[in-house]
Amino acid sequence: MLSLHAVPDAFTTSECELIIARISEAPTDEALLVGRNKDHNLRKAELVWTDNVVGMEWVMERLIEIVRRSNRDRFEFDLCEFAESPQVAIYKSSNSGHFAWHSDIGGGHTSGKRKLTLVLQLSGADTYEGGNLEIMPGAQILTANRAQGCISVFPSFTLHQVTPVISGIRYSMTVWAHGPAFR
Ligand SMILES: O=C(O)CCC(=O)C(=O)O
Ligand SMILES: [Fe+2]
Repeated sequence: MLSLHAVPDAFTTSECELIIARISEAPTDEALLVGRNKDHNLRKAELVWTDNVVGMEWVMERLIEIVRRSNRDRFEFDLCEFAESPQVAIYKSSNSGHFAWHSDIGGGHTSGKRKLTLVLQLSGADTYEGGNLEIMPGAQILTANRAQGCISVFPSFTLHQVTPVISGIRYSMTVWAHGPAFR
């Protein structure tokens, strides 16, 4: 079934820690998030677009290879580009960081072409509580593997949410693969 594809150990724990360290030096963009989405009931997180962070090219190369393999083995979608920068989200327990149920396919020119969503768990599973990525491909809710370095891949139209972080901080990286409309 086309639902949730897991790629364990896509990145090593030290690679994840390196990415977190780099991202932590970059300015976050909560203001823009607020501008784009004023509804804090929907999402509360800080964002860093990795295209704005130097030394992230190797991360993108790895992600592209994982999308290619996941799509070949599991989805066989018609994909043609990565039209948006990967983004790192920082969900903090201090403000109940979360992202309510949503689909990633938006109304915009680019977000409307999202076909596959990849989420990389950057934080160690034991470093935060709550903050589960849940996916609802049908009547049942699946919880994504929390292991550090694990990637979850699912069709961008699938409903998913991140439950509130109740202790610690959760870092995740999201990237979308784009293509022509489903038909
Ligand atoms: O942080 C996550 O696990 C998911 C993020 C997400 O759903 C998104 O960026 O659209
Ligand atoms: Fe999403």
